[in-house]
Amino acid sequence: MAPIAATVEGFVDRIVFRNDENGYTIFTIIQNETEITCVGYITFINEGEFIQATGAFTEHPVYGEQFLIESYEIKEPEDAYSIELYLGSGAIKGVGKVLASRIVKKFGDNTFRIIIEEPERLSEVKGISERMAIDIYRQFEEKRDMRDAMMFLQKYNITGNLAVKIFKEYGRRMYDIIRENPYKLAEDITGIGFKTADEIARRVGIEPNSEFRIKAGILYLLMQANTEGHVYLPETDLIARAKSLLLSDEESIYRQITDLSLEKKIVVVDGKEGRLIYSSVFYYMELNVARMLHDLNIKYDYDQKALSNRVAQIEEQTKTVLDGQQRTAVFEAVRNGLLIITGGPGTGKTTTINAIIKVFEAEGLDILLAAPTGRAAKRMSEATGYEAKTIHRMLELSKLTQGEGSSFTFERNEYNPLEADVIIIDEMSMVDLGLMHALLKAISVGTRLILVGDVNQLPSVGPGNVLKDIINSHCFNVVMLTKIFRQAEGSDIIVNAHKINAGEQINLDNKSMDFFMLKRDNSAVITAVIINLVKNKLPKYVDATSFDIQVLTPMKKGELGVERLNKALQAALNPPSENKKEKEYNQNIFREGDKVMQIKNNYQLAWEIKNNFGITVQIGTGVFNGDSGIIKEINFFSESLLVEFDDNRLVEYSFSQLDELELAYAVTVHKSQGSEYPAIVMPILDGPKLLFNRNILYTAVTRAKRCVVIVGSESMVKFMIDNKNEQSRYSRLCDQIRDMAL
Ligand SMILES: Nc1ncnc2c1ncn2[C@@H]1O[C@H](COP(=O)(O)OP(=O)(O)OP(=O)(O)O)[C@@H](O)[C@H]1O
Repeated sequence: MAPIAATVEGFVDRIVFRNDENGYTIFTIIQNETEITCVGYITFINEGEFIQATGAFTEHPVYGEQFLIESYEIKEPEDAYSIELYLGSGAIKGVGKVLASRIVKKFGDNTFRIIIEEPERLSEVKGISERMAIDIYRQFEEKRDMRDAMMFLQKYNITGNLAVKIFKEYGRRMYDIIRENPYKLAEDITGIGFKTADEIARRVGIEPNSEFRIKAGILYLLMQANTEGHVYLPETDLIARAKSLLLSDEESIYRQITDLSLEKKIVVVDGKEGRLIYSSVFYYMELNVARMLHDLNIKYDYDQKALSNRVAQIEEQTKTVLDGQQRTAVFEAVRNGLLIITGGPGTGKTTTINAIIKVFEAEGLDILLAAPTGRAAKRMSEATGYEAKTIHRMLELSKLTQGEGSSFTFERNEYNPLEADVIIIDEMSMVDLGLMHALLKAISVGTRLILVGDVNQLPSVGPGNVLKDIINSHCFNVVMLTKIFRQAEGSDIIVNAHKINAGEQINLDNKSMDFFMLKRDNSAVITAVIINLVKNKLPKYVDATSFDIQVLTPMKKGELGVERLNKALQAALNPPSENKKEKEYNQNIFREGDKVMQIKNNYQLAWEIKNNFGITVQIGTGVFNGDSGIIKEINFFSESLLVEFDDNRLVEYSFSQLDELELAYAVTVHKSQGSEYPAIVMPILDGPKLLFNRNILYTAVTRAKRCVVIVGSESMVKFMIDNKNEQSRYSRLCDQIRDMAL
């Protein structure tokens, strides 16, 4: 039977549950002395307030009868009883139940009028000082303002945390800002982008050709370019994008570019191929990275003989004789303030790092090791036997201050630099411009910095081409390790990786023990083969679970893109079951037991590690792009989903945060950077030529430790090896470094 529309009204007696992200609230009201449980999305509500709501009664299988709210109106409490309930609910800090009852006893039905009009009189109540009286008034006003703000913002479809953020940022100025220049929200508030602001502007009636709109659009496009990996945009490109986004004429766009540059929000520079436009932040980041790299690059005196002896001792100890290039790297590390070591898989980067650590350790120097991701840091720790942290953690990512959205700061910076003599960073290809800037700021001149990575891996997810640009500038010492040492008997992964990188074709005759090509020419068949490999064949072959085996694909869309493959693999590896709860979100199903991945850096997200008794033993914040885990539990009551990441870190996602998670049975090659898997399976059939290039294939193959299986077209694999076209990135770090050397 369909639920029947009804109306209820009464005082809010108890808030049972509230999700501040989206306003979803479960609470009880008292109507004619009966308790009614109400459920709905309410912008702002406190115990003691009076609500009138329309909706329908439904029967919840566990919680019984509930009133589902469709629309509502809240009134401030008016009579003495509800005022007391409200004041004593904890809504006003410092006022508990006892004090609330004393206040109401004294002022009765007039209580609210007194608080608003003569707050100093509150101090007539025992236990309330004048200061406290004013504080109560202030809190009371703030709550009222907040509610008005929430109601106002709801008209523009802005609710929950975002609305609170806006109110906290602007206070009562909010109304003017929204009416006059809602685009300011996109500048100041994380979580509001140009599109949302533009929609508000449309509703407020702001002209499509207004200067605010065009300026905001330009800044938005520059930010958008950053998310594509670019540090700046050529003016011609920016204008083309602006015309299509804003539907404005070229002249108006030019005018606003000039204006923005006068306001110092963007920087316009003359490049070889015309004018280049940066958002100011990125211009100075790039410039400062170049400057700081030069500053660090000082020379040190050293005793060649003593160092040779030391290296000989280390070789003796480790039973490894360094080859010429590795040896050079150790000597250069001692001689220079800045050194870059690059090489493909198995060329002895780790071996060299270990020797460098031993040399400096013998000198009694303090050494810090770090890598851009948790996984890479863990691997670095295991390979060196010394603690390696993520760069974020080494720089002491600090907690957010309230109201700053998802912005964050590092405790370690130019005012509080890292205390170390030597800092070694591994997996440098994954470090983007922003992180490099933060890192360099925290390193004082006199500390040696050693950057290690494989320059042929895909560039960082974030903007810039840092490692490649530094190397290409030819301004600093770079040691290239080219000799391959790890060439285990019968293993072709590393040999093939080097061949691919050099543009040489590889043997796909399946005589290998760990590199296979299964020729298929139809995407449905390829999908079926992949499922069979992941589910049945490979786990035994590489001694791992199906979940450890990673399907990598170049694309998100298409029949062999991440989205489709994930659905197929989910159905095969973690099918629906009565025992598994599932939650639909954006046309995807998240099911208990699913393999998932965090798809953006979230420095705020809290994690905890529990011991076997369920007691929390460690807590922290920060879950990063590319971290993958398993859904442990879905909880519909608290509207949340619990994911267990590597190292047993447990993270709770509210349903409204699910846009940060994706299924991860299959992931793009880009997202797999910095991770290693026992085996990878890669469909290669057809798709955008730009994505089928050497760099992608090389990165994919180097993710595998024990086995690579390619399923699809041999000619496409050949095409990839020949195709050197990469998606180019607009970055001028290389030029900036060179300019500074002049
Ligand atoms: N000079 C050397 N003599 C003998 N063996 C070496 C030498 N250098 C490295 N190796 C061996 O080669 C293998 C690969 O070395 P290492 O792990 O240092 O390379 P890597 O560049 O860090 O590799 P990857 O990037 O794949 O992790 C190791 O087994 C290591 O012991």
